[in-house]
Amino acid sequence: MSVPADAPILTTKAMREAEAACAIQGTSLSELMELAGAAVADTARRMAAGAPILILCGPGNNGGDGYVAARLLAERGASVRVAALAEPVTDLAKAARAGWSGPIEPLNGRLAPAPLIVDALFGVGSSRPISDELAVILGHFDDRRILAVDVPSGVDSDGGANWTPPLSADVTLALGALKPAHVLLPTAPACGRVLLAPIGISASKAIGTLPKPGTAKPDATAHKFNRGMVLVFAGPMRGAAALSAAAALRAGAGYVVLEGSERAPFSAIIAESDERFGERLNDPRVGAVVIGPGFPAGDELLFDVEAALDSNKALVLDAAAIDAALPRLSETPRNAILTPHEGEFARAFPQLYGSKIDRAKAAAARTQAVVIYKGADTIIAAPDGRVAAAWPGSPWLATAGTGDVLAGACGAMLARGGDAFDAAVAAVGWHIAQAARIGPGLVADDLVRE
Ligand SMILES: NC(=O)C1=CN([C@@H]2O[C@H](COP(=O)(O)OP(=O)(O)OC[C@H]3O[C@@H](n4cnc5c(N)ncnc54)[C@H](OP(=O)(O)O)[C@@H]3O)[C@@H](O)[C@H]2O)[C@H](O)CC1
Ligand SMILES: [K+]
Repeated sequence: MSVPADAPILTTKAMREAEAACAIQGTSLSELMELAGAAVADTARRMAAGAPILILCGPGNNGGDGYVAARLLAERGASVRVAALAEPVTDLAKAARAGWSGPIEPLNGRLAPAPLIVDALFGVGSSRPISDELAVILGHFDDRRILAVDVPSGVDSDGGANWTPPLSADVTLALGALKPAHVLLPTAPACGRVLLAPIGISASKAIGTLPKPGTAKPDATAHKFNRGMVLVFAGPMRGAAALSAAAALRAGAGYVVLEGSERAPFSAIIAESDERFGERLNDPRVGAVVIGPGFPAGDELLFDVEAALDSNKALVLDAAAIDAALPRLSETPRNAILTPHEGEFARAFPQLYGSKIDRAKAAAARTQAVVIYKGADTIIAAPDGRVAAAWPGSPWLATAGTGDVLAGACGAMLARGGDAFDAAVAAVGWHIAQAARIGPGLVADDLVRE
């Protein structure tokens, strides 16, 4: 499973607007369909490697892309058959259907499969889950190689409804832009390897996939304080904050202080057990404060979160610190990153609806902070509407302590100065890259060890 890096993600509404803008600029919808069909044909040819191809066409424009691809494949001498669920209903699909001169088989339980199945039944126009009857028919093909056109049929491309598609794709060819369903659970795994066919659509990258993680080398004039000083505040569970502190150092902070703990995980980290938190918050060199890891909810946490908020430092708020800060967060815009996992998010933002992207955006707007809504399909959202989707993260990160590591990495990226969204994106990218490097058997400590 993979998605292209730094690729735009558009909802159905945004996609329709981008298509309309294309038309105004002189590219007609039928030209777009021709480009889409050509991209499908190219990908199918590569996947089939000479073996026969069966294209399943639906009644809308997704089916239209299928008919165009069939025509182009036949013109290039490929062995291709077409089966249709219903007659085309759009003008574009009717025209594409008319361009296919071969036979059209009915899509029923007697349809013979082929080594490669192209799923062009429904795209962004899916309006309901696939019927049980059609799901049974499609189930006969699930041992074949599957190429899904735009999205696997039967997903809600905006990612709001949890419909599961009957056919999981090996490859999904996203047309014009990726869609939320490609990067959100439960549908993302069914998309397999997602490829993007730009087809000349100019798509905004306000919502996009993670960029390739860079190796930001310190510049030649770097010294430990201008690389970023991070203050990690340790609660009663010292191990969690120790992981955050170690991660901050590994992720590139120049100087890390672990406050409220007697033992530092590395000798390079200053551990101060004598409750100098208030004093440290006044240190102008501190670029970011991490609070929450290893801290159960309670008066002590509330007191420390208040002090951190009063300091106006850039903040990383994790776990119970999110709830503690919530009432004051939107008061003054600040550089802050919140790192809730599913349960913490639901507790902090119970009244939000829509896809995970919609909910993360709404939480960021409400708190005026960057929200890293963690999970296998992590979403990073900024108050100004920017969103980065981190699918596929690493399954090895689903283990205790990795959230503490991420909070520390956020601290390191934030302490350098600059934009909290960019810092959060860099931290999530770093976290996933570390996990990929380690792989099987990962424990959180490995992420901060060499
Ligand atoms: N992105 C682009 O620039 C381009 C995209 N193209 C392709 O067009 C599709 C979107 O096409 P659209 O016609 O809007 O919709 P679909 O083809 O996805 O599906 C709509 C029809 O399917 C019926 N439908 C929907 N869900 C079901 C279902 N579960 N069971 C049965 N039938 C279903 C729907 O019927 P309604 O009753 O809901 O009206 C419609 O008949 C996009 O994904 C791209 O593949 C073009 O190539 C142009 C460029
Ligand atoms: K499809």
